[in-house]
Amino acid sequence: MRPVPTTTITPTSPYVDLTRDQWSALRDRTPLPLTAEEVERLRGLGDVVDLDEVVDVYLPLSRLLNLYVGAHSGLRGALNTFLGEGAQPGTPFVIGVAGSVAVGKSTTARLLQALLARWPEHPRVELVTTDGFLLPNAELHRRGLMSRKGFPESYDRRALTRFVADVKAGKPEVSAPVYSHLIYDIVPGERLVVRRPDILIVEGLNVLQPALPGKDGRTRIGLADYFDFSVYVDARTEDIEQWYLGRFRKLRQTAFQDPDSYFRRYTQVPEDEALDYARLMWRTINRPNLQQNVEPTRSRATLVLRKGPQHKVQRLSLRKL
Ligand SMILES: Nc1ncnc2c1ncn2[C@@H]1O[C@H](COP(=O)(O)OP(=O)(O)O)[C@@H](O)[C@H]1O
Ligand SMILES: CC(C)(COP(=O)(O)O)[C@@H](O)C(=O)NCCC(=O)O
Repeated sequence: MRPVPTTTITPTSPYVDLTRDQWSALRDRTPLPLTAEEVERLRGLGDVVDLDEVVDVYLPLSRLLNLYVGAHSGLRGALNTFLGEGAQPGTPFVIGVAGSVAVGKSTTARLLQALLARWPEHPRVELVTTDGFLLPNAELHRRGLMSRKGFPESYDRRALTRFVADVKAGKPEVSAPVYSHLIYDIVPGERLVVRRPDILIVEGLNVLQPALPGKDGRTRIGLADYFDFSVYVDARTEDIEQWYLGRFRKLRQTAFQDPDSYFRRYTQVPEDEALDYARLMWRTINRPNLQQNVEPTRSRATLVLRKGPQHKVQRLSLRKL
């Protein structure tokens, strides 16, 4: 086993800051290394993630989360003892994944889902994205919010919080609406059903937003109050813009070609023109949302993953308990 480089613990900071090398050295202490078969399965997820990145960053993270889930069941045992209730089933462990549009939240969440499900203590891992709780386009139009998609007010926040509260409370079956990037709208009648998972991952731009005060001015319980752990995926705004444009370029050659795609018209114009439109979307919707609403929630996360160019995680900040 390699010696683990010492971590930087600043007594006055609420975080332990680790460089990539310090973090990746922890992988040697991670049981359950990936088998060749599992590497193939991860590739099958369709995300083009460098294998070194999986092994160095996400595998140690799955171990850390496995330890937290174990500690969480221990706490549940303590509560049962206090209440004199005997053994009661635990409730799902809830993880929030936050960050800008195009920073790689979905990729991180899918990787975590696949890696966490390998642990025998918590094989059932469900993933829900908050886009299912966006108001349907017809309602966004009605409220004049069509160019505010992704801003906090474009969601049914009460339904989202209710959904996570119900899962956390251990309800046997809870369902969420489904959003389609193809039609750029909520799919009428479609629901995603969650049945008492061991772990629920909730991924979305605004998952760390504090709750709005109620009409009477009283503080409400917010989504993040149900999280047992949260990850904020962070990067330079200029890098994220490039990833947004890169994804748009790739989608223009693939998914946008579908006759049902909302963005099909951008396959009918020259690439430069299509990218001008993507740049406009970035500068008028996604960047202001990042700066005004998403980035200010970063310090609420348990773990901040800071990426450099090419999506390589370079630094990690882990909240001290
Ligand atoms: N770890 C990674 N390594 C390489 N490419 C990545 C990684 N994470 C995300 N990407 C790419 O960056 C773009 C945005 O990622 P995505 O997960 O769709 O972001 P988000 O869900 O935050 O909008 C996609 O083109 C995706 O393939
Ligand atoms: C659907 C999104 C709001 C992301 O939603 P999330 O799952 O993070 O709640 C975003 O991907 C989006 O479509 N934004 C609107 C501007 C754009 O099309 O880029």
